[in-house]
Amino acid sequence: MQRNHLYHKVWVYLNSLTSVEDSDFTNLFTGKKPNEIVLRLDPNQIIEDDFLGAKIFWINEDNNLLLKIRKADKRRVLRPYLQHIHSVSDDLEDQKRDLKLYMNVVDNQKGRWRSAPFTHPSTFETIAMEADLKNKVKSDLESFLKAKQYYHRLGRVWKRSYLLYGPSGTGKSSFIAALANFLSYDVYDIGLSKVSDDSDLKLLLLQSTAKSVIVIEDLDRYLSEKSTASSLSGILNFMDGILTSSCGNERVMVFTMNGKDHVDPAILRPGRIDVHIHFPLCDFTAFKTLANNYLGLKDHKLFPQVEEIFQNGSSLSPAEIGELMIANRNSPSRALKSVINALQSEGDGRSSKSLDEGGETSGVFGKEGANAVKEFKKWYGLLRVKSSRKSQSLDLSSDQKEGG
Ligand SMILES: Nc1ncnc2c1ncn2[C@@H]1O[C@H](COP(=O)(O)OP(=O)(O)OP(=O)(O)O)[C@@H](O)[C@H]1O
Ligand SMILES: [Mg+2]
Repeated sequence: MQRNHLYHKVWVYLNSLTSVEDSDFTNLFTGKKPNEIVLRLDPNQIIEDDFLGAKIFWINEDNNLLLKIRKADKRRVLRPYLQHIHSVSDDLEDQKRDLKLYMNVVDNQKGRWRSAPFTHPSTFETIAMEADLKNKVKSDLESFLKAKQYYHRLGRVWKRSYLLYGPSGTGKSSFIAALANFLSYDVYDIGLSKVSDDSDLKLLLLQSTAKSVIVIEDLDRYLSEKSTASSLSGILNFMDGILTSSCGNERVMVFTMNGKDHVDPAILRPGRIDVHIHFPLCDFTAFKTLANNYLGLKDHKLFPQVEEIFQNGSSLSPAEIGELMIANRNSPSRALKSVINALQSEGDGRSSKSLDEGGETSGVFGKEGANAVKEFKKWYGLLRVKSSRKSQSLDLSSDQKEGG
């Protein structure tokens, strides 16, 4: 009287095969996602599959699934084939499940985390980001997902960590949501102010599940505060993930900062942070993505004018430009004019590009323009600029060499 789990897995697996579409007849259903239509195996449909060079047939006889393999192949492929179905259907189920957003709470009667459904609509398509960089990020994530065996052999914790840095409103948080949606991972958002001490931080990691994105926002701000509950070494241990009980647990860690120049280099050491991604203020390319997303505009007669203004530097974030577009969404021309006005008035005296005091650190500020200059001046008096050691980790920011 029990449900046959293998049957369910085979069913999920078969319905995912492209050969389902080869049937002359099929059943169509709406899926869970909006506008999703799914094909379902038709009764008496024969499905062909290929595995390790063997031809395999499945016949759906009134919902009994009949498997046919040639005798000569059976010994060799049957077990690995079933194993293959097992893991493919597990992956498919993972992708389907509803994502959750976890936040840590002070009251820890029922564990350290509280969850809510994670429904943030952000995707890599909606993020305004240089196309090349976006593709690099995607393929980096894909290769991470495939690297399970590799990490196992090395005895390393299977994780990948990203540092997102850039001024406010440049899409860092939206990027995290896009990342989670891309991977179909849950999000654990760690509020460091609610962490009582280093061991509490360990506990948070232990109580998180695999296939999750673990997020610490504004790490630089937190580290610069003197009176904080968790120490630098606590955070470093956390980043290394040495406490994850099982190495098979894939995790992605994301840290955000406004700027990384005043952060202890130990934090940024390769292996702790694998990928650095710079989020610049809005440029013309990002503007076009936003115009397309928010206003449905692929082109407009005012675009050349906007482009020209951007060439003189911009000091508006994508968030600020996005807001102007949303406010004027009923009239694209008005929206563009308000963007032009804002860029022109913000540009006055703010787009200073020279930054002599910056020395070796100035490269980072190149594109960030005035905000960053302000930011830099704020910090300059307070902190000694540490000589930034050459970082060997992957730096995906496209503009490291500019500026100065
Ligand atoms: N690069 C971008 N592409 C698309 N939308 C963006 C981008 N940057 C900002 N936005 C829009 O602006 C809003 C604010 O962005 P977001 O919260 O991601 O910025 P942030 O970098 O996390 O800022 P903060 O440092 O203040 O937390 C979002 O609603 C998002 O839609
Ligand atoms: Mg944010």
